Amino acid sequence: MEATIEARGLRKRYGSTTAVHDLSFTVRAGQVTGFVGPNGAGKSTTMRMILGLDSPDAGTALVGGRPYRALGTPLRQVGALLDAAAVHPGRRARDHLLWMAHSNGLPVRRVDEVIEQVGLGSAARRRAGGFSLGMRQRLGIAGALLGDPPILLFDEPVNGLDPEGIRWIRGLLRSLAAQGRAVLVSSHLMGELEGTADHLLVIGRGRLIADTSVAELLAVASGDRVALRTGRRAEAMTLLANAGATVAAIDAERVTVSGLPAEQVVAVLTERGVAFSEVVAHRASLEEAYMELTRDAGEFAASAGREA
Ligand SMILES: Nc1ncnc2c1ncn2[C@@H]1O[C@H](COP(=O)(O)OP(=O)(O)OP(=O)(O)O)[C@@H](O)[C@H]1O
Repeated sequence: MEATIEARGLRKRYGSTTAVHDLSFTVRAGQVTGFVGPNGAGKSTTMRMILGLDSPDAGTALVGGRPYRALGTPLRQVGALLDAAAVHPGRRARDHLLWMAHSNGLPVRRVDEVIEQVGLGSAARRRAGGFSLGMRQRLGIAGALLGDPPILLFDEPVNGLDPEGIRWIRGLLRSLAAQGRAVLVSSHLMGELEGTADHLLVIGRGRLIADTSVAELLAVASGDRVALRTGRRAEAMTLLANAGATVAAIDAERVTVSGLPAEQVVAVLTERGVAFSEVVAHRASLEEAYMELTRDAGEFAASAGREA
């Protein structure tokens, strides 16, 4: 089975609210794809439609080329963490996973393997009702991994977790993608996906705003901007402006240079013997890139403001 998720023209309305509007994208194998947008943007609705839990009003969602509901033993094909609180509080963690495994014809061995994988070994026989949020997330992830599926969906998996839990989930997502799986992970905070996502689907008010690789997005947002520190500021500014750069003084010693790569800034100054103590190429953070990306999307910005 090809490890992809494909959405084509997905649309969903709840009464007068359009939750998802004509959404098309492909989630590929071997990558972590971030699904980003403010609260209420339509991420969970989209994931529910992919998982056959909600029916689209129009369009199709395919996992491995087939609708979810057509999969015989879905846990072997698609694993998902949607709502970590969904486990019955009276059920013991291991029993919950045993029941899931049984319903999909999976061996008991897998239950013990995933319990160890998510670090719940010592809590396996405790009731889920007494679990912390982090433990419930781990239990939900154990369920997603149970069938060793090539396709995985995680809805806001780091929500409410402590730094150690966040680090663990990031490492897990990276390793699942490195094993060749297709991994779709949602977040309402772009920064949460820094260093984790390879590709981004940005959504606002149910519409797709961007479908881009993280590398491309960062390259565009970073631009040719260089921070320069020199004791001969005025001279440096004149030289760089003459070389075609746009220059702006920050203070007595610091200048921002745009439109000229760092190597050329260094070459121009060196050639004329102007000493400098610092030349740093600006690298945008994912959060900055996100702001830039959504600045022009008026509707998105309005939605982000309203929902924040
Ligand atoms: N079952 C439902 N009934 C009515 N409206 C719904 C339902 N589910 C979602 N909505 C609405 O659809 C829109 C999209 O919601 P959705 O939960 O998909 O967004 P989201 O991006 O996942 O947000 P969050 O980050 O808050 O989880 C919102 O306006 C929401 O209120």
